Amino acid sequence: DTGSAAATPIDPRFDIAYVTPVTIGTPPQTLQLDLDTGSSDLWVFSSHTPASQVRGQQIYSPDKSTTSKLLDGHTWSIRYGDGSGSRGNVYTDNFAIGGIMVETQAVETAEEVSSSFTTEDNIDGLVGLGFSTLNTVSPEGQLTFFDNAKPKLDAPVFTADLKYMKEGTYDFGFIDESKYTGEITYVPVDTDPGYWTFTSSGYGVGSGTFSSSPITGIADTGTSLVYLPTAIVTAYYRQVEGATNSRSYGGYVFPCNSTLPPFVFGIGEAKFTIPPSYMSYAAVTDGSPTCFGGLQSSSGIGINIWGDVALKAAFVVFNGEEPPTIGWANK
Ligand SMILES: O=C(NNC1=NCCC1)c1ccc(Br)cc1
Repeated sequence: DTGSAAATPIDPRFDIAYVTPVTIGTPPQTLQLDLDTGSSDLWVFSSHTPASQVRGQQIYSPDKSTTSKLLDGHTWSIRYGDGSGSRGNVYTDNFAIGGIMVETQAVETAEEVSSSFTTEDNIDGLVGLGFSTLNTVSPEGQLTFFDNAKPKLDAPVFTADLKYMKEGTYDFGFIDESKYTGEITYVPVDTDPGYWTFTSSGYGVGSGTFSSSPITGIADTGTSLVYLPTAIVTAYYRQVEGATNSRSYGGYVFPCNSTLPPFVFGIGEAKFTIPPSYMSYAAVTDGSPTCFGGLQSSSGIGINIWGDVALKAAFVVFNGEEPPTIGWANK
């Protein structure tokens, strides 16, 4: 099998996250989910989610599906890197993305979601595409959609073609050569503890010299920004007039009319350029002259994160062969 599905930015003003239509159950219930390579739980707003915590999201009702089965005695609870979280119980049901159907996918129904999920009314849940070792279901961990679908796929891969303020695509089971230019550069992945962890070969700011130094981090479609070591981040914002690391805004901000340099990162011998437009992420509040940077420091996280701001500058192959690798191509 092969399949494709849209990755649509949830906000027309800035790419805070991307959602993809999925179908669950019989008859099919369609929800818009955030495909997240930085986690490995598939959870949805559901008929079990308190009405006070649901604000316009589509919900999955297992009782309305003739193919749903309660996974008796199983629960889940997850906390994301941005402090958001959710918890609940577990069903298995038919689940499809882009025509790729998995008959007994573990679908985690939310009994509680944190406030940031309630307020994000365009996200009906998440599809974890990290490694199944990260799955939080207890007492038996469950497999991700990708692990369940892999044996059916023509090739054990999925690709991300995320775009700046535009609809992109996730493809499953094949590599669409029309989506990239030049060659795909593959690098090793460390699957411990369960993220798509790889090592970039270095960075450059604007037209400045390229610094060849290993930067190990995770490819995370569920995180909006890029989080790198402080030394790299200060080198970047030194080139931005009026930039400052704001305690009140929680990161580097600058005047929205500042001229930003591009940010270059290396994958093996290949170079990828994040254009200035991606590096100016958003006004700190609607209409403010102060903008929040797409590149922030990872010093508070303990791991570097190549989030959407970097991923949308490339065509990325998540290769699930043994051993897994990750491929990057320009587009
Ligand atoms: O939570 C993480 N990625 N996904 C999502 N963020 C927000 C909702 C979904 C995440 C994963 C690893 C590290 Br290190 C930091 C953050």
